[in-house]
Amino acid sequence: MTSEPFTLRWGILATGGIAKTFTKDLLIPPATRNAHDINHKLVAVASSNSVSRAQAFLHEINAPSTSKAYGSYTDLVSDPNVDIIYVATPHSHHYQHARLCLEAGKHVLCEKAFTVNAAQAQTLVDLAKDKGLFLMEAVWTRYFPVAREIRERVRKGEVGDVKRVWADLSFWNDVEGVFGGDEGGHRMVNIGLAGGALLDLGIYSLTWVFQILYHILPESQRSEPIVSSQIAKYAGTGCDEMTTIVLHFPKTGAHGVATTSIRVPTTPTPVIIQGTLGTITLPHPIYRPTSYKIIPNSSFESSQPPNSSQPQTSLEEETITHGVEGGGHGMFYEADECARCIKGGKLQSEGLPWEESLLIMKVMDEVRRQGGLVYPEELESCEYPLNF
Ligand SMILES: NC(=O)C1=CN([C@@H]2O[C@H](COP(=O)(O)OP(=O)(O)OC[C@H]3O[C@@H](n4cnc5c(N)ncnc54)[C@H](OP(=O)(O)O)[C@@H]3O)[C@@H](O)[C@H]2O)C=CC1
Ligand SMILES: O=C1OC[C@@H](O)[C@H](O)[C@H]1O
Repeated sequence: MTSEPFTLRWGILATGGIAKTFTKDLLIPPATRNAHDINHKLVAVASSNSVSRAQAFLHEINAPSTSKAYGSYTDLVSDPNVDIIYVATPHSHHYQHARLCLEAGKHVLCEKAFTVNAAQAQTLVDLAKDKGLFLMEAVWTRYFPVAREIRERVRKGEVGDVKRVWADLSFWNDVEGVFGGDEGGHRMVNIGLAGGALLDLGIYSLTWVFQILYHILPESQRSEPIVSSQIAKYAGTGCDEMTTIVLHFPKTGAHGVATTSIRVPTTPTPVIIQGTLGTITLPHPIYRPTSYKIIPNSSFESSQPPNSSQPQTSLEEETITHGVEGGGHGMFYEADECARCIKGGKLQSEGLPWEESLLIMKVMDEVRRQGGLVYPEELESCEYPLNF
């Protein structure tokens, strides 16, 4: 006997670029990606101050006629037909907006970076726990079939012990032209919106390092990394335009190198996972992974003399591709995860547990401390509510 799929009823908080991409994906029937246990319903979208912007949003994505448009976030969180809210405002506002939703008794999927700092993230987690609500940082990358498969293969030891992970996400931009120059209008370099490469892009580099050097390890092997980092600031606004982080994981001795920039392009091989038996590489874009390559280490030059003994492996070089199913962007994978967790009564996702989001936020706090990057006081505050 097959049971009816569980339907999760969504509210969308914000009408910007990623809100549109995510909501379009939400409207793609889950069966097109072979998901038959869950369904998504778009109940409503809210703009912060303009009902017509919310209406235009619904029109543009061809939403069902039953979807409502609200001209305030407070109206959205008061809708009794909404189960979960996707928070898609700039980083600066995640804490205030996610908290608004949790206080109103809604489950939350909150865009990355989770919050501006770890203290804010901890406050949200404590609140979700107290209220018995689901809360997840929307690091969609982790829910792609390619990411799941790499984690599984590394966990099984196919590439041996992983000693080092390199990960880069950068964009080559005419920063002044694209992002608004000294005025720093675009959220990417706007200090008032907690802009900068680290929170926007570096989170993905850290995601790859953490998935492999932390997430998949048994708990006894996991350790908080020691952080060494450098930040180069964008002269126009003081946000970071390039950040380089070296992480040392004391229990395993493994190293992660996470880099990000908005001045130079992503490195040609942006993720390299180096095990004692094999190497895994991913192409750009690492936030939306659809293929990877696995290479036995015997393919690389060794410093050992010929005929000396090398670790034995049956690995063969292969390139694996898992395109995004159903014609979407791939944001539906994280939405499906939310539905499955809520259906199963879970408050957090195993793909990105609270504890790991908090640790990554803590690492980013330390990187900002080392580089002297401080956001305006109201953005760093845990006070609620604050209007800015
Ligand atoms: N997962 C991914 O691939 C991506 C994730 N992101 C993340 O999503 C978030 C939003 O990014 P993106 O959609 O590109 O940003 P946009 O600037 O396109 O949209 C942000 C939206 O937030 C709302 N908003 C509320 N308060 C403010 C404010 N004070 N200033 C500006 N906007 C405000 C606005 O909608 P309104 O007021 O109408 O509600 C606005 O349209 C960021 O945290 C970013 O890191 C971004 C791109 C890709
Ligand atoms: O999350 C993101 O991923 C894709 C990038 O283009 C975008 O700037 C960033 O916010």
